[in-house]
Amino acid sequence: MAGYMRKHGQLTIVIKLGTSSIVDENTHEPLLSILSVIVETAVKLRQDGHNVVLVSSGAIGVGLRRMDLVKRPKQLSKKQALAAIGQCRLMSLWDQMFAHLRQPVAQILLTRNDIADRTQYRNAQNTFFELLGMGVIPIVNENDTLAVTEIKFGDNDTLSAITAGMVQADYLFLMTDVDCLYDTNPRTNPDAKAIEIVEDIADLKVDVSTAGSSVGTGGMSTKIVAARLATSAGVTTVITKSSKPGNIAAIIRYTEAQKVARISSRNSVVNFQDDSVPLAQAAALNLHAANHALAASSNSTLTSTPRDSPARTPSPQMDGREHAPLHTRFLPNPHPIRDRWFWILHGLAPHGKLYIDHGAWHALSDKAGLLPVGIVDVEGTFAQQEAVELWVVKKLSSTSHSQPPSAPPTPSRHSHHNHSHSPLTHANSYSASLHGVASPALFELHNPAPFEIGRAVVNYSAQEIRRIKGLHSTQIHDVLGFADSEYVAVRENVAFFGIEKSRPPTPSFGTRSSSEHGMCTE
Ligand SMILES: N[C@@H](CCC(=O)OP(=O)(O)O)C(=O)O
Repeated sequence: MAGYMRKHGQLTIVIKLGTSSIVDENTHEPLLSILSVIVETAVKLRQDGHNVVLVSSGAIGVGLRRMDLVKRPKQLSKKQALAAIGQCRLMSLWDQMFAHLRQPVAQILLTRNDIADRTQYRNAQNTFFELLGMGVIPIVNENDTLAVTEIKFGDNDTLSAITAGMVQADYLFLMTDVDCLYDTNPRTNPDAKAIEIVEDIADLKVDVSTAGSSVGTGGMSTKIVAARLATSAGVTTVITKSSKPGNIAAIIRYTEAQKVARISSRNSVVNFQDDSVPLAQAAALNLHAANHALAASSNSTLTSTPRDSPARTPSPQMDGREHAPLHTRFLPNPHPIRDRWFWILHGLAPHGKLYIDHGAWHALSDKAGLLPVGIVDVEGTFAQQEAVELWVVKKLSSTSHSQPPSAPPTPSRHSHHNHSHSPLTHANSYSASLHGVASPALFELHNPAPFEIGRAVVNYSAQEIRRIKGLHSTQIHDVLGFADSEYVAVRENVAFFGIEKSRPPTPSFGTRSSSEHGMCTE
C-alpha cells in the first residue's frame, strides 16, 4: 500500500467517541474537558510512534446546539441538515484543539455505499494509510447527507469496527458512558458483574440492555456487534468509560506489558503505569500470537469481577500486581479474516440468501468454488456481482424421503450472527426440496435450522440461480443460454464468519458423490 509502512513496534489505535462523549446530553454543549484529554492522549500516542484514528460522532448534537434546538428531529432530511451544520463545527473544534499541539488532522466521511465497490474500498484504505504515514490523525464520521437507511452503517460503533478492519488496527476503543460490559444492567442490579476479558465473543451471553444514552444511536448491543466484527479482523477491542479517556494509554500499556510478561514466561505483571515500560518494545512482539497465548493461558472464556470489588479500584497495589483501569477487553480472533474477505463480510450489504448443502460447504472448505449443484434454494432479488448470505441446510436422511414433514417446525437453533433471520418455514422448506433440485433428495430445512456460514459475491442473478440450482455446471449454458462461469461464486468471493464456520463437521450429512463437487471426501 503506497505511503504506509508499519514501523517496528508501531501500533494502530482506533478510538470511537459516541455523541454522549462529545456533547452534553441536555445542553448539547461540547464536553471540552473530555475532548481535551482525548486530544492529549491521541497526541501522546502519536509522539510514542503509534498511529491514531478517531471515529467521532456528534455532528447532529453539535448541529442542535448551533441551531438552538432542544430535541433531535425525527425527520431524516432534518437530521441530515443538522449533521451538515454540525459536522463542520465539529471538525473545526477538533482541528483547533489538535492545532494547539501542532497535530494535523483530516476528515473522512464514509457511507456503506462508498466502500461496497472494491476499488473505492481500496481508495479509502489507501487514503487512510497515506494519512497515517504522514503522521496525520484521520477523524471519521458517517456521511449523513448521503446515508439513508439502506446505505447506513447503522451506527458509528459499526463504522468504527469497519474502519479498524480497514486500517488493520491493533486496538479499537469503544468509549462509552459505562466503564465496561456487565453481565446484567449495573444501573438496576447492584450485583451486576463486570466482564473483563472476553476470549471468544461467540460464547458471550449478556443482557445487552445494560447501557445507552438519549443522544446517540448506539447502546451496548451495537458495541458487541462492533466487537464481533473487529475481533474477527484481529483487532483487540476495548469498551471503557469515555469520561476517563486517560485510561486508553493505561489499558494499552497494561495489555502490551501483559503480553510481554506472558511471552517471556515471567509470573509478575509489569507495572503498566510506569512510563519506563517501553510500549514500542512491548508491541514489537507478534500481537496475535501473544493474544493467543494469553487466551490459552486462562481457564475460563469470560473473566468477570463483582461490580464494586476492591480489585476494581483504579490502580490498586494488590498481591504485588497492578491492575488496569476497569474495562472490557475482547481478545482478537487468532485467525483474523483476510482483508478481502472482511470486505465481503462487512463492506457489502447482502441482497439475498443462498441455501447450500453440506457437500457444497465441504467443497468450499476444500478451497473449491460454489457450484450450482450444491445450491438448494434461493431467497431475495439480487444481481450478478452482488453479495448474498450463505446458509447451510441439511439433507433429510434416506428413511425420511418417502414422507413429507408433517408437523410445523420448531426453530431449534439460530445463527448467532443474525438473530433476525428466521429459518425457512415448513411450507417453503418442503417445496424447496421438491422444485428445482435435480437430485430427488429432500432437504431438512428446519431441524436443525439452517445456519449462516458466510457471504458470497455471485456470478449469476437470483433469477438465474433459481433456474440452475441443483444442476451440473455443464448444464448452465443449456438452461440460461450463456455460462459466464462454472461457479455460482468463485472461492475468492466466498468469505466465512470465522474458522469454525469455514469447516463443516465430519462426517458430512451430504449424500452427493465427492466428484460432483470436485473434492475428495464426503
Ligand atoms: N453520524 C452521526 C452519529 C450517529 C450516532 O448517533 O452515533 P453514536 O452517538 O455513536 O451512537 C452524528 O455525527 O451525529
